[in-house]
Amino acid sequence: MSSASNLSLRRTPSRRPRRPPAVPSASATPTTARRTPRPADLGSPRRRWSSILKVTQKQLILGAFEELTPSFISNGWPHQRSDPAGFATLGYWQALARQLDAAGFDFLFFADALGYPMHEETAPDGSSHFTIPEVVVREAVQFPVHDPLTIVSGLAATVDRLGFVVTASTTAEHPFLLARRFASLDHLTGGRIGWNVVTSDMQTALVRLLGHPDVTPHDQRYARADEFVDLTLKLWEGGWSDDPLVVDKSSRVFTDPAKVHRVTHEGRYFSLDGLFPVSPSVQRTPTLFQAGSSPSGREFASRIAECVFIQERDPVKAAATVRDIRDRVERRGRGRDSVKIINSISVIVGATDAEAADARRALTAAPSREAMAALFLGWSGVNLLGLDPDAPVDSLTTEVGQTTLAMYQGQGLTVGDVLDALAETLGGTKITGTADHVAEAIGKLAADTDVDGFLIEHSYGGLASYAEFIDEVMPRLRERGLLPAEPRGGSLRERLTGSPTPRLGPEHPGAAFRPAY
Ligand SMILES: Cc1cc2nc3c(=O)[nH]c(=O)nc-3n(C[C@H](O)[C@H](O)[C@H](O)COP(=O)(O)O)c2cc1C
Repeated sequence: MSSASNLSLRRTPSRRPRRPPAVPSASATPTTARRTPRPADLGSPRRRWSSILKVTQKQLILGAFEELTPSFISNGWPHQRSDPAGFATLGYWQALARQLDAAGFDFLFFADALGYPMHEETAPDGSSHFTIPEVVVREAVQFPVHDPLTIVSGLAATVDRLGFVVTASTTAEHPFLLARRFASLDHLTGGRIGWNVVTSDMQTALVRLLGHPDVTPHDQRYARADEFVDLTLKLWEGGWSDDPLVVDKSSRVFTDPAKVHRVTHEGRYFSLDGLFPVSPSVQRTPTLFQAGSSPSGREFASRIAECVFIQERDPVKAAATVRDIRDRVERRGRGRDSVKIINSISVIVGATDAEAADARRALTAAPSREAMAALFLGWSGVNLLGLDPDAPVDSLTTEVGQTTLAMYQGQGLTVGDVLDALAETLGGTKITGTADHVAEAIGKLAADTDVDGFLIEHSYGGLASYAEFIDEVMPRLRERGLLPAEPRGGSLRERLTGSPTPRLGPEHPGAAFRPAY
């Protein structure tokens, strides 16, 4: 690694990971990943029992799963309680951020769709072309959808604890530009930003919108993702030494040139040669999330992810996925539990189980069959409406979202069966019932699957859709020791991974790119 003063080439990354000095965290709230019970907690027998549990079981990570679109996952905006109007306004998201922050959520996650569902149609003359199903525009199937990164600093200014995780695609973006934006946001959020690394669904639209010659094959997208993330890590971790800013007016030295290092990269997909222009931020590398559970996706995650999102509605399959990801992480020489796995769940709470079941039925009835088919098309690349309803789903393959398709395979289902079930099944585990039932089910799911936390899926949308979970379920989770008594603070990395500093741990491949001096 060379400094900006001589700009000579850096040949090999340093293999000497160094522990960085602790950087003051953005929030005044100390990290409370594992709290010791206070004497005042040990009052009633119920309290005492939950205090004992606190010591022995995981305290769950909690995120909210949203997108800058009127309706998402459930396509439930026609639901009578939904509030889809505010999605384009800063005020709506600020109110949601305040609600989640006060409730003790760890982060607000914004998914992103760069494209939209498209399918191939054959014209009478035999030629084929790609079409956007009209229902996508008419019924708001992740359309309109706005850029999530634009909103983060506006939210960070509203709440000083909540973290923000944003999806960005390694298939569509460029590493240098992405690294610059996330590093800038790490500054503006005081170390509360995370990047959900995806290779993206909706691949056909990406081709149309970005001028790619063709859909990049699935596994090649992950090869590009590997190189993409390595290059961003070089920039974040290797671009600057610690304490580079001098800011001395009398000597006119703002930055010590010896502490800014030229980064070079010559790879299969990207080349780069120059300085990284963003000064070191609290975390440097944003907390790295990954989503996409195909075999290549898991292999990719095992190398670079600190947190992994899964979306599995069957607890047995979820447990197998978690085990498999941890096995892969261990084979990489990383701690088996060092990667935090977060499952996506859809929660409906009612005063009685029957009331909750009615609410679930209303949510399932909200979208049209056509809209759900379009949502599935976007996520998986498979146009179910264009197939024989009696065709077996097991015979289908896709170059787009393999995880979504695989959720319906191996069960002897036909295309028609899947279409009938989409509104009820698309997304993660469904939990429906009274607050007691939901809290118990969440605890059992965590124990049975060994996940580290949950993403609460967007349901019908609007602030009211989180109210029962926050008011009724979260206190019960706290009583059971499943949530910390006080919300976690500190940088996003410290609070989610238990890291002693906001910086990447020495066992992460990114640490190898740090300057040797
Ligand atoms: C919780 C969760 C969130 C996701 N968010 C996004 C997203 O915002 N944008 C996107 O294109 N794909 C998203 N995905 C989908 C995967 O990243 C997608 O399946 C992947 O890009 C294709 O890889 P796969 O074949 O390994 O599944 C998400 C998946 C999960 C489980």
